[in-house]
Amino acid sequence: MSSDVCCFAEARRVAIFGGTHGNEMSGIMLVSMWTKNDSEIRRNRVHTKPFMCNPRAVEKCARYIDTDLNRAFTAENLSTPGGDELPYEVRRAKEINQIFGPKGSPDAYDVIFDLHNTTSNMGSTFILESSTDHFNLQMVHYIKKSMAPESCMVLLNEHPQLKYATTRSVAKHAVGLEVGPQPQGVLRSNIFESMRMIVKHALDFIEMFNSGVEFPACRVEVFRVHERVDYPRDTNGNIGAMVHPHLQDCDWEPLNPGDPMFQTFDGRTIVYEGAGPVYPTFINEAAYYEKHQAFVTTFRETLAVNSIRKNTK
Ligand SMILES: CC(=O)N[C@@H](CC(=O)O)C(=O)O
Ligand SMILES: [Zn+2]
Repeated sequence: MSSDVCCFAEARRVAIFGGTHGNEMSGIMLVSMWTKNDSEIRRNRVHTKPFMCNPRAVEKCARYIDTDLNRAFTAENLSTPGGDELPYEVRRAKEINQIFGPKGSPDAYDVIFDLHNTTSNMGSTFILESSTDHFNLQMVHYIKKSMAPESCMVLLNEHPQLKYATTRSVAKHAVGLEVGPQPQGVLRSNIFESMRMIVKHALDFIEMFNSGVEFPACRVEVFRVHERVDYPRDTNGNIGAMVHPHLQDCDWEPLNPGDPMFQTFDGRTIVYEGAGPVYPTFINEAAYYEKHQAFVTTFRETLAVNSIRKNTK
């Protein structure tokens, strides 16, 4: 029985990032729209800045120019002096860290929402990087309640090897928002509107928090990143099978030992051989072929979330 109350400073400085990947169109359109007219994202007690993270990749409608921006925010990259000889995204990471960070410092932005699209059938998903950030977990709880009966999942990536240095990680509270399915370079109105509505609820939550509302303890269901599963490959690295039709589009549904996982080009089935059920997601994400990932497995768990309110002094 924990009745801890977590106190946080008001979240005054909030950024909405789009175009971290230049071919994920919903966030790109929302950010360019809100840059021209911010009436929809304005709140009395929050200063919200829309920002296009990788404008050169957006122009080319490519994920990135030289290297994946959403892997570039390592301590090493952010501290190297270097200039023009660096990959474009490393230079851009340093700029973004100057504007919205520095990462890990008191000067960093309070909250960054980073808007992504996936080709997988994940629906609307928050990607969180910490199970102890009670501010983020309360925000997610509020948004899930506000959206019901529509659902929104939470992917928790705290995995020591599978965690990566994201653009949003410069903020005190990093929030990834992944909405799919949407092909790369394509806008789908339903996906665009889901993303837009989630951002609206998120800003409403921050406004309420800043105005002094206390949010009581609650529980949030999350899916914790467990393992990356690659496609079967030959010695040249070419894939030897496709995601099996029984697994395709079944993000968040249990995958049990013995269940079909891949289908070879000559029609053989490759089954899952893990020890027990897992929940796969990011199934057949286009951007992950190069990362050698057909899907990621997760375990479902429920987190106890402390009540939160703002610091009174
Ligand atoms: C499809 C895609 O780009 N997904 C994001 C997930 C995230 O933002 O953590 C990425 O791999 O960077
Ligand atoms: Zn992305």
